[in-house]
Amino acid sequence: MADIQRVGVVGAGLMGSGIAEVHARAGIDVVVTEVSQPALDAGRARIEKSLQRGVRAGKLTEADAEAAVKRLTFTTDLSAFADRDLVVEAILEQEQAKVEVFRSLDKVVEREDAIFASNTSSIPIMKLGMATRRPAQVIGIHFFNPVPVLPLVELVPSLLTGEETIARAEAHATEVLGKTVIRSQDRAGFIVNALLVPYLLSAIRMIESGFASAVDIDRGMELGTAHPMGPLRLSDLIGLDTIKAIAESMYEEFKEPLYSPPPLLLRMVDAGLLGKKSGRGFYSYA
Ligand SMILES: CC(=O)CC(=O)SCCNC(=O)CCNC(=O)[C@H](O)C(C)(C)COP(=O)(O)OP(=O)(O)OC[C@H]1O[C@@H](n2cnc3c(N)ncnc32)[C@H](O)[C@@H]1OP(=O)(O)O
Repeated sequence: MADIQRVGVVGAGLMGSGIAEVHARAGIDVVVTEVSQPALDAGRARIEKSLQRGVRAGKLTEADAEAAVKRLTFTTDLSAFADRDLVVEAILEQEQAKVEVFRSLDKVVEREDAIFASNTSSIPIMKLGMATRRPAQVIGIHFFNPVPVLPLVELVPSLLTGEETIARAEAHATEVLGKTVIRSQDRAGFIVNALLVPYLLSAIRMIESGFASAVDIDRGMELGTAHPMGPLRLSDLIGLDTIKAIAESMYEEFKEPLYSPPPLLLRMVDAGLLGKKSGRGFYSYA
Protein backbone atom coordinates (compact mmCIF):
# COMPACT_ATOMS: atom_id res chain seq x y z
CA MET A 1 0.00 0.00 0.00
CA ALA A 2 1.36 3.38 -0.89
CA ASP A 3 1.21 4.52 2.74
CA ILE A 4 4.31 2.44 3.54
CA GLN A 5 7.21 4.31 1.93
CA ARG A 6 10.05 3.88 4.42
CA VAL A 7 10.99 0.43 5.67
CA GLY A 8 13.55 -0.74 8.21
CA VAL A 9 14.96 -4.26 8.32
CA VAL A 10 16.65 -5.51 11.50
CA GLY A 11 19.16 -8.20 10.62
CA ALA A 12 21.00 -8.72 7.32
CA GLY A 13 21.35 -12.49 7.41
CA LEU A 14 19.83 -14.80 4.80
CA MET A 15 16.27 -13.64 5.41
CA GLY A 16 16.90 -10.00 6.35
CA SER A 17 18.98 -9.36 3.24
CA GLY A 18 16.32 -10.98 1.05
CA ILE A 19 13.58 -8.91 2.70
CA ALA A 20 15.61 -5.72 2.23
CA GLU A 21 16.29 -6.64 -1.41
CA VAL A 22 12.65 -7.22 -2.38
CA HIS A 23 11.66 -3.92 -0.78
CA ALA A 24 14.41 -1.98 -2.57
CA ARG A 25 13.45 -3.63 -5.84
CA ALA A 26 9.84 -2.55 -5.25
CA GLY A 27 10.93 1.11 -5.03
CA ILE A 28 10.93 1.40 -1.24
CA ASP A 29 13.52 3.33 0.77
CA VAL A 30 15.14 0.75 3.09
CA VAL A 31 17.37 1.07 6.15
CA VAL A 32 19.11 -2.16 7.18
CA THR A 33 20.73 -2.68 10.58
CA GLU A 34 23.02 -5.33 11.98
CA VAL A 35 24.86 -5.77 15.25
CA SER A 36 28.32 -5.37 13.72
CA GLN A 37 29.97 -3.82 10.68
CA PRO A 38 31.20 -7.19 9.31
CA ALA A 39 27.64 -8.60 9.51
CA LEU A 40 26.36 -5.48 7.76
CA ASP A 41 29.02 -5.77 5.02
CA ALA A 42 28.15 -9.44 4.51
CA GLY A 43 24.46 -8.51 4.16
CA ARG A 44 25.23 -5.80 1.62
CA ALA A 45 27.39 -8.22 -0.40
CA ARG A 46 24.62 -10.84 -0.31
CA ILE A 47 22.08 -8.36 -1.65
CA GLU A 48 24.40 -7.13 -4.41
CA LYS A 49 25.17 -10.71 -5.44
CA SER A 50 21.48 -11.60 -5.55
CA LEU A 51 20.65 -8.49 -7.60
CA GLN A 52 23.34 -9.46 -10.11
CA ARG A 53 21.90 -12.96 -10.23
CA GLY A 54 18.51 -11.42 -10.97
CA VAL A 55 20.06 -9.34 -13.76
CA ARG A 56 21.74 -12.40 -15.28
CA ALA A 57 18.39 -14.23 -15.12
CA GLY A 58 16.70 -11.36 -16.94
CA LYS A 59 14.44 -10.51 -13.97
CA LEU A 60 15.62 -6.90 -13.76
CA THR A 61 17.91 -4.58 -15.69
CA GLU A 62 21.32 -3.37 -14.60
CA ALA A 63 19.75 0.08 -14.11
CA ASP A 64 17.02 -1.43 -11.87
CA ALA A 65 19.70 -3.15 -9.79
CA GLU A 66 21.68 0.08 -9.42
CA ALA A 67 18.52 1.97 -8.43
CA ALA A 68 17.70 -0.72 -5.85
CA VAL A 69 21.19 -0.42 -4.32
CA LYS A 70 20.74 3.35 -4.03
CA ARG A 71 17.53 2.86 -2.04
CA LEU A 72 19.40 0.87 0.63
CA THR A 73 21.13 2.40 3.65
CA PHE A 74 23.22 0.20 5.94
CA THR A 75 23.90 1.18 9.54
CA THR A 76 24.60 -0.37 12.92
CA ASP A 77 22.55 2.40 14.57
CA LEU A 78 18.93 1.44 15.30
CA SER A 79 17.99 5.10 15.80
CA ALA A 80 18.02 5.40 11.97
CA PHE A 81 14.56 3.79 12.21
CA ALA A 82 12.94 6.88 13.76
CA ASP A 83 10.98 7.78 10.58
CA ARG A 84 10.14 4.25 9.38
CA ASP A 85 6.54 3.31 8.47
CA LEU A 86 7.25 -0.41 8.72
CA VAL A 87 10.08 -2.28 10.43
CA VAL A 88 10.63 -5.97 9.72
CA GLU A 89 12.71 -7.83 12.30
CA ALA A 90 14.68 -10.76 10.86
CA ILE A 91 17.34 -11.59 13.43
CA LEU A 92 18.21 -15.05 14.70
CA GLU A 93 15.34 -17.20 15.94
CA GLN A 94 15.77 -16.49 19.67
CA GLU A 95 12.84 -15.24 21.69
CA GLN A 96 14.73 -13.08 24.16
CA ALA A 97 16.82 -11.42 21.46
CA LYS A 98 13.69 -10.65 19.45
CA VAL A 99 11.89 -9.27 22.52
CA GLU A 100 14.84 -6.91 23.06
CA VAL A 101 14.62 -5.72 19.45
CA PHE A 102 10.90 -4.97 19.77
CA ARG A 103 11.48 -3.14 23.06
CA SER A 104 14.13 -0.99 21.36
CA LEU A 105 12.00 -0.36 18.28
CA ASP A 106 9.17 0.85 20.49
CA LYS A 107 11.52 3.50 21.91
CA VAL A 108 13.21 4.48 18.66
CA VAL A 109 10.43 4.55 16.05
CA GLU A 110 8.67 7.91 16.25
CA ARG A 111 5.79 7.38 13.85
CA GLU A 112 2.72 6.59 15.95
CA ASP A 113 1.16 4.46 13.19
CA ALA A 114 4.32 2.47 12.35
CA ILE A 115 3.92 -1.28 11.93
CA PHE A 116 6.39 -3.59 13.68
CA ALA A 117 6.65 -6.94 11.91
CA SER A 118 8.62 -10.06 12.67
CA ASN A 119 9.83 -12.59 10.13
CA THR A 120 9.84 -15.23 12.86
CA SER A 121 8.61 -18.64 11.87
CA SER A 122 7.93 -19.97 15.32
CA ILE A 123 8.06 -17.41 18.13
CA PRO A 124 4.68 -16.15 19.35
CA ILE A 125 3.84 -12.76 17.85
CA MET A 126 1.99 -12.01 21.08
CA LYS A 127 5.26 -12.09 23.07
CA LEU A 128 6.81 -9.59 20.65
CA GLY A 129 3.71 -7.38 20.74
CA MET A 130 3.73 -7.32 24.55
CA ALA A 131 7.32 -6.02 24.49
CA THR A 132 5.95 -2.79 22.98
CA ARG A 133 3.37 -0.18 23.97
CA ARG A 134 1.59 -0.81 20.68
CA PRO A 135 0.71 -4.52 20.35
CA ALA A 136 -2.12 -3.62 17.93
CA GLN A 137 0.60 -2.64 15.44
CA VAL A 138 2.69 -5.79 15.80
CA ILE A 139 2.26 -8.62 13.28
CA GLY A 140 4.13 -11.57 11.79
CA ILE A 141 5.12 -11.20 8.15
CA HIS A 142 6.90 -14.44 7.34
CA PHE A 143 8.87 -14.66 4.07
CA PHE A 144 10.40 -17.74 2.42
CA ASN A 145 13.96 -18.34 1.33
CA PRO A 146 15.10 -17.32 -1.30
CA VAL A 147 12.93 -14.24 -0.66
CA PRO A 148 13.30 -12.72 -4.17
CA VAL A 149 12.19 -16.03 -5.73
CA LEU A 150 9.48 -17.54 -3.52
CA PRO A 151 6.11 -15.82 -3.89
CA LEU A 152 4.60 -16.61 -0.48
CA VAL A 153 4.15 -14.56 2.69
CA GLU A 154 2.47 -15.87 5.83
CA LEU A 155 0.62 -13.12 7.67
CA VAL A 156 0.30 -13.81 11.37
CA PRO A 157 -1.75 -11.47 13.56
CA SER A 158 -1.65 -11.99 17.32
CA LEU A 159 -4.83 -11.82 19.40
CA LEU A 160 -4.10 -8.12 19.92
CA THR A 161 -3.15 -7.13 16.35
CA GLY A 162 -5.54 -4.47 15.00
CA GLU A 163 -7.59 -4.93 11.82
CA GLU A 164 -5.99 -1.85 10.30
CA THR A 165 -2.50 -3.31 10.80
CA ILE A 166 -3.57 -6.59 9.19
CA ALA A 167 -5.08 -4.76 6.20
CA ARG A 168 -2.05 -2.47 5.73
CA ALA A 169 0.42 -5.36 6.03
CA GLU A 170 -1.56 -7.49 3.58
CA ALA A 171 -1.85 -4.65 1.05
CA HIS A 172 1.88 -3.98 1.34
CA ALA A 173 2.84 -7.64 0.81
CA THR A 174 0.51 -8.11 -2.17
CA GLU A 175 0.37 -4.74 -3.93
CA VAL A 176 3.91 -3.49 -3.29
CA LEU A 177 5.95 -6.69 -3.01
CA GLY A 178 3.77 -8.78 -5.33
CA LYS A 179 3.60 -11.70 -2.88
CA THR A 180 0.70 -14.06 -2.28
CA VAL A 181 -0.53 -13.94 1.31
CA ILE A 182 -1.88 -16.75 3.45
CA ARG A 183 -3.09 -16.11 6.99
CA SER A 184 -2.24 -18.19 10.01
CA GLN A 185 -3.09 -18.02 13.66
CA ASP A 186 -0.29 -17.21 16.08
CA ARG A 187 0.90 -20.79 16.68
CA ALA A 188 4.54 -21.91 16.57
CA GLY A 189 5.36 -22.98 13.01
CA PHE A 190 2.32 -21.22 11.50
CA ILE A 191 1.12 -23.16 8.42
CA VAL A 192 4.18 -23.95 6.35
CA ASN A 193 6.72 -24.85 9.03
CA ALA A 194 4.14 -26.85 10.98
CA LEU A 195 4.11 -29.16 7.94
CA LEU A 196 7.67 -28.70 6.68
CA VAL A 197 9.75 -28.99 9.86
CA PRO A 198 8.57 -32.47 10.96
CA TYR A 199 9.27 -33.62 7.40
CA LEU A 200 12.83 -32.23 7.49
CA LEU A 201 13.42 -33.71 10.95
CA SER A 202 12.15 -37.10 9.72
CA ALA A 203 14.69 -37.01 6.88
CA ILE A 204 17.46 -36.24 9.40
CA ARG A 205 16.29 -39.14 11.57
CA MET A 206 16.48 -41.40 8.50
CA ILE A 207 20.17 -40.59 8.09
CA GLU A 208 20.75 -40.88 11.83
CA SER A 209 19.35 -44.41 11.90
CA GLY A 210 21.39 -45.49 8.85
CA PHE A 211 18.17 -46.00 6.91
CA ALA A 212 19.31 -44.23 3.73
CA SER A 213 21.90 -41.74 2.46
CA ALA A 214 21.32 -38.00 2.08
CA VAL A 215 21.66 -38.29 -1.69
CA ASP A 216 19.08 -41.08 -1.92
CA ILE A 217 16.61 -39.38 0.43
CA ASP A 218 16.84 -36.17 -1.60
CA ARG A 219 16.67 -37.96 -4.92
CA GLY A 220 13.60 -39.83 -3.68
CA MET A 221 11.68 -36.64 -2.93
CA GLU A 222 12.94 -34.75 -5.99
CA LEU A 223 12.22 -37.47 -8.52
CA GLY A 224 9.40 -39.24 -6.72
CA THR A 225 7.33 -36.23 -5.66
CA ALA A 226 8.68 -33.41 -7.89
CA HIS A 227 9.97 -31.27 -5.00
CA PRO A 228 12.50 -28.73 -6.34
CA MET A 229 15.01 -29.93 -3.75
CA GLY A 230 15.06 -32.83 -1.31
CA PRO A 231 14.74 -32.34 2.46
CA LEU A 232 18.46 -32.42 3.27
CA ARG A 233 19.53 -29.97 0.59
CA LEU A 234 16.61 -27.79 1.69
CA SER A 235 17.73 -28.06 5.33
CA ASP A 236 21.17 -26.88 4.23
CA LEU A 237 19.55 -23.95 2.40
CA ILE A 238 17.43 -22.89 5.38
CA GLY A 239 20.33 -23.32 7.85
CA LEU A 240 20.55 -26.10 10.42
CA ASP A 241 20.72 -23.63 13.31
CA THR A 242 17.47 -22.09 12.11
CA ILE A 243 15.78 -25.49 11.81
CA LYS A 244 16.95 -26.40 15.32
CA ALA A 245 15.55 -23.15 16.71
CA ILE A 246 12.21 -23.56 14.94
CA ALA A 247 11.93 -27.20 16.03
CA GLU A 248 12.64 -26.22 19.64
CA SER A 249 9.96 -23.51 19.60
CA MET A 250 7.44 -25.90 18.08
CA TYR A 251 8.32 -28.63 20.58
CA GLU A 252 8.08 -26.13 23.43
CA GLU A 253 4.61 -25.09 22.28
CA PHE A 254 3.06 -28.49 21.47
CA LYS A 255 5.27 -31.10 23.24
CA GLU A 256 4.90 -33.20 20.11
CA PRO A 257 7.84 -35.68 19.89
CA LEU A 258 7.99 -35.34 16.10
CA TYR A 259 8.98 -31.68 16.56
CA SER A 260 11.87 -32.47 18.88
CA PRO A 261 15.26 -31.87 17.16
CA PRO A 262 17.15 -35.16 16.65
CA PRO A 263 20.64 -35.47 18.23
CA LEU A 264 22.35 -35.49 14.81
CA LEU A 265 20.94 -32.03 14.11
CA LEU A 266 22.05 -30.78 17.55
CA ARG A 267 25.58 -32.13 17.10
CA MET A 268 25.90 -30.65 13.61
CA VAL A 269 24.87 -27.24 14.92
CA ASP A 270 27.34 -27.58 17.82
CA ALA A 271 30.03 -28.38 15.24
CA GLY A 272 29.24 -25.27 13.20
CA LEU A 273 27.97 -27.38 10.29
CA LEU A 274 25.09 -25.05 9.52
CA GLY A 275 24.53 -25.85 5.85
CA LYS A 276 25.13 -23.70 2.80
CA LYS A 277 25.86 -20.51 4.76
CA SER A 278 28.77 -22.12 6.67
CA GLY A 279 30.06 -24.12 3.69
CA ARG A 280 29.08 -27.53 5.04
CA GLY A 281 25.97 -29.28 6.29
CA PHE A 282 24.62 -32.50 4.82
CA TYR A 283 26.56 -31.49 1.69
CA SER A 284 29.74 -29.47 1.12
CA TYR A 285 29.66 -26.10 -0.64
CA ALA A 286 33.23 -25.33 -1.59
C1 LIG B 1 12.32 -21.94 7.36
C2 LIG B 1 11.33 -20.91 7.14
O1 LIG B 1 10.86 -20.32 8.10
C3 LIG B 1 10.80 -20.55 5.83
C4 LIG B 1 11.53 -21.02 4.65
O2 LIG B 1 12.21 -20.26 4.05
S1 LIG B 1 11.30 -22.60 4.22
C5 LIG B 1 12.27 -22.78 2.77
C6 LIG B 1 11.47 -22.49 1.57
N1 LIG B 1 12.29 -22.65 0.41
C7 LIG B 1 12.19 -23.71 -0.38
O3 LIG B 1 11.41 -24.62 -0.15
C8 LIG B 1 13.12 -23.69 -1.55
C9 LIG B 1 12.94 -24.89 -2.44
N2 LIG B 1 13.82 -24.80 -3.58
C10 LIG B 1 13.52 -24.03 -4.67
O4 LIG B 1 12.48 -23.41 -4.75
C11 LIG B 1 14.53 -24.02 -5.77
O5 LIG B 1 15.35 -25.14 -5.64
C12 LIG B 1 15.38 -22.71 -5.76
C13 LIG B 1 14.51 -21.54 -6.10
C14 LIG B 1 16.08 -22.47 -4.44
C15 LIG B 1 16.48 -22.86 -6.79
O6 LIG B 1 15.88 -23.27 -7.98
P1 LIG B 1 16.76 -23.52 -9.30
O7 LIG B 1 15.82 -23.81 -10.40
O8 LIG B 1 17.84 -24.49 -9.00
O9 LIG B 1 17.51 -22.16 -9.44
P2 LIG B 1 17.38 -21.04 -10.48
O10 LIG B 1 16.97 -21.59 -11.82
O11 LIG B 1 18.67 -20.32 -10.41
O12 LIG B 1 16.23 -20.10 -9.91
C16 LIG B 1 14.84 -20.38 -10.02
C17 LIG B 1 14.12 -19.15 -10.54
O13 LIG B 1 14.39 -18.04 -9.68
C18 LIG B 1 15.01 -16.98 -10.39
N3 LIG B 1 16.00 -16.35 -9.53
C19 LIG B 1 17.04 -16.93 -8.91
N4 LIG B 1 17.71 -16.04 -8.18
C20 LIG B 1 17.07 -14.86 -8.32
C21 LIG B 1 17.26 -13.56 -7.80
N5 LIG B 1 18.25 -13.30 -6.97
N6 LIG B 1 16.41 -12.60 -8.15
C22 LIG B 1 15.40 -12.86 -8.98
N7 LIG B 1 15.15 -14.08 -9.51
C23 LIG B 1 15.98 -15.06 -9.18
C24 LIG B 1 15.65 -17.68 -11.59
O14 LIG B 1 15.81 -16.78 -12.63
C25 LIG B 1 14.62 -18.74 -11.93
O15 LIG B 1 13.53 -18.13 -12.59
P3 LIG B 1 12.76 -18.89 -13.79
O16 LIG B 1 12.12 -20.07 -13.13
O17 LIG B 1 11.79 -17.87 -14.27
O18 LIG B 1 13.82 -19.24 -14.76
